[in-house]
Amino acid sequence: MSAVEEPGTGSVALDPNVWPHTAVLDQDGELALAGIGATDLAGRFDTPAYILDEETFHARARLFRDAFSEAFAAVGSTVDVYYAGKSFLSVAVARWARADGLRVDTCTGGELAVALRAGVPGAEIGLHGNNKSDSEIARAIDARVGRVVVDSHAEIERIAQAARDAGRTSDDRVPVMVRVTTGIHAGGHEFISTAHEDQKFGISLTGGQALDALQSVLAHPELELLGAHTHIGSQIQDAQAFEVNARKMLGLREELRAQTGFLMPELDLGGGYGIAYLPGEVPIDVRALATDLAQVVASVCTELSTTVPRISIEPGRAIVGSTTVTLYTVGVVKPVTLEDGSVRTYVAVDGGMSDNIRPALYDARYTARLANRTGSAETVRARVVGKHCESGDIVIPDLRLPADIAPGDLLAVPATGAYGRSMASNYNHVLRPPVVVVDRGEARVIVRRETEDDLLALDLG
Ligand SMILES: Cc1ncc(COP(=O)(O)O)c(C=O)c1O
Ligand SMILES: N[C@@H](CCCC[NH3+])C(=O)O
Repeated sequence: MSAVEEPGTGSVALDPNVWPHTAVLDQDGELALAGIGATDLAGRFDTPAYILDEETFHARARLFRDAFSEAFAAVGSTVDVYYAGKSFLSVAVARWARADGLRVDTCTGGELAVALRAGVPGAEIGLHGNNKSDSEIARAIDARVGRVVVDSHAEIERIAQAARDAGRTSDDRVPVMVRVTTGIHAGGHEFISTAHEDQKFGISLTGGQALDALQSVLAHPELELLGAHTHIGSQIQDAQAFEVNARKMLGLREELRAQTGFLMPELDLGGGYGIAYLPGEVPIDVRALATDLAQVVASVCTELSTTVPRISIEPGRAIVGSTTVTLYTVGVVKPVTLEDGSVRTYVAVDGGMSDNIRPALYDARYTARLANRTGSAETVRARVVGKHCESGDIVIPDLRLPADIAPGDLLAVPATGAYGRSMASNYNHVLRPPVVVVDRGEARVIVRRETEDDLLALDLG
């Protein structure tokens, strides 16, 4: 793991691609985040806990805002960055996103409720969903969200009907976008690729289906067509996939113009920007990506003799992923002799697949380090496992840990900010961990730990 000595402090900074920006190891090898030691955090908030570094969140959010705004300003356009709430949403985080100049992308009534509770104006919220309920559509219209993203042909009439039911007319239209699948297959895992043909999201470019949907929206007087939306997948490291996708979307925009005379003012190019999970991995370069994408969009528009559209993007993971470290306490440490005679040390922590389902679901890989002290120089081949009644409950299948790791030690797993708490479950009636924000020496809980009373409150006997 790359680490850099901080001049004059005796502490060592950890790889900022993987760890929060404020993460350091002090002289005793203890991990500190925003100036607060791991032992202190565990003592005050118990474990497991998601420790979220606020400074890193703001830095990442502003990086997207600035990089994309500057790159597209240079080609005469503007960009709205929607923070993808599915990656992790709470009232505090929605407020930060807004304070950083971002809007909020939601994909269920629940996410919409959190954004609204945070005071995000409806106009700054988008609603997605491949199977929106009538009440989700009605609520979004009632909240006057800035866009409802149509995901299927059938939905167009449903949204139009809901608009009419809400008294919306051609003078007061409901803004919509149409989600298009461009056939591009990208992403860190099959389950998180979203724009190839054989999956559930969006309306295909092939056979003119997307074009039909756009025309159908135009034919509904109570709907305002803002533009087309596309999201090709998640944890994408290949910047070119975004460029190929943008070309296809610009082609669609031109086709619609040629057929109807309507030039879509906006294209939403989605999220999916990859991050680093392991030491040595390099996240997608946001500034380079934005600049290259803006150049591609501008040059295609020149080829087509058309104006550059307004752009929106929806990053989630790339903003919140590296903000958070999951802090666990080590319980059972069990050396197991394998068939070939070698030994693997199973290190069980007090959480597992209920707080991080990604290893089990996507084979996602994480790193970890001892967080309360310097371990022995000698290391062992280890596997970090959880406490669930499931042998696939593995946090990290294979890593080296200090040979003297012992019950009571703290283990820190970085880059758990995206799709960690947001995909957490109560499997085995385990209580979902809190989200503790650290910032300039202060710590506060923004999502509290679940209690047994919370669990039992749902159980009506
Ligand atoms: C429509 C849409 N937008 C944005 C995102 C956010 O993706 P990511 O967290 O990879 O940036 C997703 C999830 O993949 C999505 O489905
Ligand atoms: N939940 C996925 C990514 C999001 C997919 C959303 N379309 C992950 O943990 O990587």
